[in-house]
Amino acid sequence: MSSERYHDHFIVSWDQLHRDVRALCHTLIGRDFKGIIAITRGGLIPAGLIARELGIRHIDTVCIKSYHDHMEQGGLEVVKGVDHDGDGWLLVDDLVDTGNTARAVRDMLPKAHFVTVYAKPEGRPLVDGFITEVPQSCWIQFPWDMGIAYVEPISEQLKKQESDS
Ligand SMILES: O=P(O)(O)OC[C@H]1O[C@H](OP(=O)(O)OP(=O)(O)O)[C@H](O)[C@@H]1O
Ligand code: HPA
Ligand SMILES: [Mg+2]
Repeated sequence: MSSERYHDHFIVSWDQLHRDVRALCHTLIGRDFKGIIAITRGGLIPAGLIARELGIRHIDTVCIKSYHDHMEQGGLEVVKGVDHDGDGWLLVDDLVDTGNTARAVRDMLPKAHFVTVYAKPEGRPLVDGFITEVPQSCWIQFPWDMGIAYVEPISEQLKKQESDS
């Protein structure tokens, strides 16, 4: 892990993500949203799944970039905004961590209902809803950033360790 802030990984599989998004949708059902605004890029995946569950066809984006080098956050760069205050809209991101992204987007869309799938303690007060809280010291590893890889049997790993020492 490259950043000092993160000491552990919180691994999220596609199945787990799908279950968590569906659980989030249960908290949103019955509300009448004009549409969804996904915060790119991480918000696009939950936004698509939420749109399917809630029967929403209108999806817009706020395009923003903050983590320039994997776990290192740089200055926020808004690539595309929207021309309203978010009233009646559902704003979606994959997670809130330090809350820097959420603060910037909340300033742009103060009236939107803002949800994330995962929330860390520092960012949690900035969202109206989320499903799973993750410790601040954990880096959430999303399925789109991972691949399936071969893992050697433990006995073989031990043999290699013994021959190296
Ligand atoms: O609460 P914060 O500390 O601001 O971090 C949360 C934001 O960081 C990630 O986005 P990132 O800027 O890495 O871009 P991406 O969505 O394109 O991966 C994540 O998708 C959130 O939008
Ligand atoms: O824990 C995280 N995982 C993935 N992307 C992120 N962007 C900010 N924090 C995280
Ligand atoms: Mg993002």
